[in-house]
Amino acid sequence: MKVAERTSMAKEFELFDKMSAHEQVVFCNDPSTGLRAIIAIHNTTLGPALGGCRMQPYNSLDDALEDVLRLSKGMTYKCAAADVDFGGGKAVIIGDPKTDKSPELFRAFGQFVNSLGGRFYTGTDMGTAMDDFIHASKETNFINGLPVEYGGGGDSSIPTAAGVLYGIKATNRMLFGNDELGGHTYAIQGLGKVGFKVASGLLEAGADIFVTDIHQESLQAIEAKASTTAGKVTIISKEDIYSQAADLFVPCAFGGIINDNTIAQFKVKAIVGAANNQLLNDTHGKMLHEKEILYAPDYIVNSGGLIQVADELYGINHERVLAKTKHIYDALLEVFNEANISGKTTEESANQMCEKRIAERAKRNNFYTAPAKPKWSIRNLS
Ligand SMILES: NC(=O)C1=CN([C@@H]2O[C@H](COP(=O)(O)OP(=O)(O)OC[C@H]3O[C@@H](n4cnc5c(N)ncnc54)[C@H](O)[C@@H]3O)[C@@H](O)[C@H]2O)C=CC1
Ligand SMILES: O=C(O)CCC(=O)C(=O)O
Repeated sequence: MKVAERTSMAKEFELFDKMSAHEQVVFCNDPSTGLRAIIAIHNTTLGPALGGCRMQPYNSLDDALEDVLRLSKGMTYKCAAADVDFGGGKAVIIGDPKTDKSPELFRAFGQFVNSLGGRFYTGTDMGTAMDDFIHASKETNFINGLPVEYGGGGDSSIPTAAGVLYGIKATNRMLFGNDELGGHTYAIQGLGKVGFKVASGLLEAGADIFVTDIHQESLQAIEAKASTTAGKVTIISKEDIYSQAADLFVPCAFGGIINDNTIAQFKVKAIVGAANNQLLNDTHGKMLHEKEILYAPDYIVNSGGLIQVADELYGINHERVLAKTKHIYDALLEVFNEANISGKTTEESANQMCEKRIAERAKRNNFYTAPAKPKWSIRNLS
């Protein structure tokens, strides 16, 4: 009997079963700074793993591990969908971003990233900011999403929001036969770095939006923005956003928001948003399909940020980033059409497209050539 078969029967080894789809999971512990982090590398067939680092006061190690495993797997699919030569990875730091950050903690994190020797590149995500990674970048070159003055591409939420708006256009084409953003209604959850920019874009196009956020200042800011546009904004409580009658639900806060409870409440025709891992699990994709709610797979819609941070490693070019981000529109229409023809859910169709791309690329890795530099020199390989 093989080791994997023998140990998978024993409860003591169930941690390995949880991580069995992943190439490598690194637990980072630095008592001097209080750093407790997990780095997960899901798959490097397409290239070195790439994915942001989240900081959150997780309730348990299990919660943190589950989050980083799910998020890093999502990055493998996101990289394949965006056709960038990187694999899937992600990191989580266990801690409260308001009280537990320090320059030394991020330096310690940078040392762990460095120890992976280029198998993993990282930068900002929920709970972390570009400034945190300036500290990390003193210990490692494998950091992306740095401010422009530090040689980075700057705020990646700008292309992410642009990509979400392209995703909304593609969805409107499927629903209404045109790409117009205005003239429709949207229920938007979360007005953070991405959500605020998406909401502003919709207001500028003259749309009618319903918004919720737990921060009063963000709500005031979007009302001020609306007063300068042809659009209209209505504030909704965080509980009522799911049952708000609108054409589209636009989740831009956190994952797992498509679940048994919310599906029973939705009155929208489609869901298109920035949040990672929106479906709590695969059955929720099927439930949306049965309810005839069109779901735009999150990792296609929100890939604008990835496109920018990946591009940054070749020497940032914002025009190229925008051109690649526009492809989100075509990629989504391709997935919607494929799902229509095959009868699969949109998530299944998107996953299949990505898995095919990864399998095809794996064949290229079997073709031996002498080591060569990539066409564009990756910063820390030069
Ligand atoms: N920033 C980026 O470029 C990318 C972000 N994403 C995902 O998009 C989502 C949003 O990202 P960011 O805007 O960067 O994060 P953020 O932290 O700036 O914004 C999140 C917003 O959600 C609000 N929020 C939290 N709980 C809420 C609740 N219960 N009800 C309503 N609002 C609530 C927060 O107050 C905040 O304004 C996250 O899931 C992130 O993983 C995905 C790809 C790239
Ligand atoms: O957006 C980024 O900064 C990195 C990419 C990423 O982690 C993501 O798309 O979730």
